[in-house]
Amino acid sequence: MPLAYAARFTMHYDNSLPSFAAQGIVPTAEQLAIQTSNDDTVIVHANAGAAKTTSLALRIAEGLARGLAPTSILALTYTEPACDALRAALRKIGVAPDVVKKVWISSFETFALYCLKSVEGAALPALRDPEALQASVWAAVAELRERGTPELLEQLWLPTEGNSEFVELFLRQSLRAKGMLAREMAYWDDQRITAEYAEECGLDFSLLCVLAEYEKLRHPPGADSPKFRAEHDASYDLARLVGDPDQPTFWADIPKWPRHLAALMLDEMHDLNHALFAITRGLLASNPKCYFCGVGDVDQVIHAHAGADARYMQAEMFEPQTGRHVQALPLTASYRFGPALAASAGHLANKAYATQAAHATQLRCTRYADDLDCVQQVVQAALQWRAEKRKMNEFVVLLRHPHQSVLLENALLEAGLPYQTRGFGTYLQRPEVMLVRALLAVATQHFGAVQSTETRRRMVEELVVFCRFQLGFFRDESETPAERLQEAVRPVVADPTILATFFESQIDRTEPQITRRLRNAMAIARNQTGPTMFAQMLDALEMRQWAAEHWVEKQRQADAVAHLEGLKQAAARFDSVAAFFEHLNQAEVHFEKQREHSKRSAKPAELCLADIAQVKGLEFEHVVLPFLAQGAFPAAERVSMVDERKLMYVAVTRARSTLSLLVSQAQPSQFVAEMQLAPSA
Ligand SMILES: Nc1ncnc2c1ncn2[C@@H]1O[C@H](COP(=O)(O)OP(=O)(O)OP(=O)(O)O)[C@@H](O)[C@H]1O
Repeated sequence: MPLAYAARFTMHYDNSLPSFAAQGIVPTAEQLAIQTSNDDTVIVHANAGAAKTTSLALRIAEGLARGLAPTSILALTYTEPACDALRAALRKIGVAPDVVKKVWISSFETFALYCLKSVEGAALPALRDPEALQASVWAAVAELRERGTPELLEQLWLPTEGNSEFVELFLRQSLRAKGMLAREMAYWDDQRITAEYAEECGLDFSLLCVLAEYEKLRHPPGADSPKFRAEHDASYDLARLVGDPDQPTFWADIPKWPRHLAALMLDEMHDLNHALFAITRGLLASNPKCYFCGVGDVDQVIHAHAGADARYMQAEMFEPQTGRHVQALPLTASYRFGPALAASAGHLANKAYATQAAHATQLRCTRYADDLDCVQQVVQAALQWRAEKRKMNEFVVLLRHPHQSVLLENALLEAGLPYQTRGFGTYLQRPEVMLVRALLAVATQHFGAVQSTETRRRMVEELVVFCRFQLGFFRDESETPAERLQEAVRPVVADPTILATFFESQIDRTEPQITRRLRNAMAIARNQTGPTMFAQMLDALEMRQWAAEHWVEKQRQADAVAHLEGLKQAAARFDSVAAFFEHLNQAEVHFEKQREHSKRSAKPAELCLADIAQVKGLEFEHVVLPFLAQGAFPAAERVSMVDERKLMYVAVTRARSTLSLLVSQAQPSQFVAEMQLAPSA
């Protein structure tokens, strides 16, 4: 009997009693209904912390108990942390760890890469940063200018090359257009892309036309595979292969496309955009007998900028697209947190919110005078948590912007509190900080004090890239820029004593304004002492200007300036370049040791600084939300208030026993007022 038939048979027997008995929890009636439902298509609508992941895990465990092979169950999520959360939920309810390993749990993007690799034969270059993509954006603009008809060009606004704001806008919009499959939907419907069509999709017509050229450059018509992929491009490329309604048996061309699924499970279903929905629909079409269960919470849509749309969870959308009848089931009460937080989360999301948690959740709200006061309060809370002998890995500080970690990291290092980061690296290793450390190494002539060769390599690389050093060819003119960079950096990393000579050999050959900045900064670093030395050195480097020239995104430019401001504050305690340089090196050694240690242990033992989007689906005993200021959270620049509020909702609903909100005295975040905290908080 083929597996799919076996699956249908085993999933569809009398469900009066569950075959799987959960350990550690007593499933509620709502959970049991999901676990044992006989409907082949179930969509669960839930609140945050209302046990979506756990219920999906129960459903998977029930399938396993009824005889499904773990490898015939595919569970897809939006992020890697959500995959970890699902594995943890399966283990928590008593599924054996070796069985959990066999269940196919993957993010959409990883799944798409796996399928595409089987078509393309090799992995493609992954370009992550806007800086790496901007040359292709400008090439697309040039192409459009060259090939567009006068009538078309008259309707478009196309900027002059070098306008980084345009690149930022383009990349932002193309993420959304690709998530919506906006161009493909038009082609598949035999429609032309017109200004009216763009307006219908809520997209800018000029940017959509540039996108058409950009995609032709990325994946030339007739070529077997694209030249490169940016973030989310794998899902997009797979969706293009499987989404065309005129290609009903597309899977024949994708060797690794799953053909024998017994069950398809989607966690965080609210994150579906059209591209991910097309993949889901393709999986159901090619596995018509497989069971489907998706769980989501419409208030956790935080990826609307990538085209995520909670409508894909609605039966009205799902049924006609898949030809399946949807059984909608609810999960209403939270088990993660008690009534106080449930009420506040409900106010924020504007919906009723029940709780059945056996424990209470304490809400603390304190004011801070300035950023330093704020980080001191976080450190005090962490020290208190440690004094109470609570598990440090259950203490998480959630940040809206990565640059907010700078002051915190300084304060944690000073207090001797080990930490790990999630969603961003330590600020000590961010590119602009690496550049400044490289300059300090030149000034002190003590590059050898940096122990890690990897750090040395990155420091020299940032020096070359930021200062636009002109590298010659080493072997012949066929060398790519990346190969020349590698060749130039290698000897300096191997012999740290030659860094100063390397620097001097390059400094006069670069652009005059960079030579000037570098010479001025070096003069200060070599000749001055005292607590303001480093601040003066940064002023001489004109870092604000440098950031604007170097980064595409406004937010990234602001982050770079903020990272260096943080460094300035740290430097004020030292009166020589040598002492500060040494401090940074020691801090990094410390951080790396902690990281190695947590890699070796099964569970990290230190507190965590995390980006909010990276903890969606996870939970912690104590969640601290610092920097709650208007302009910081909600952020001031280019954000939708609806998305910001959803992000805040995700952040506060991670807490089990304590939620600490640190609110700016001068400019309190409006979200805190919206939560309508009880006076006791
Ligand atoms: N029946 C139950 N009894 C007690 N606790 C439960 C029960 N079901 C789930 N829980 C616990 O409730 C917490 C929240 O569950 P879960 O992580 O599944 O929620 P979720 O809806 O997926 O959360 P998120 O909003 O992060 O997506 C977990 O600690 C889980 O173990």
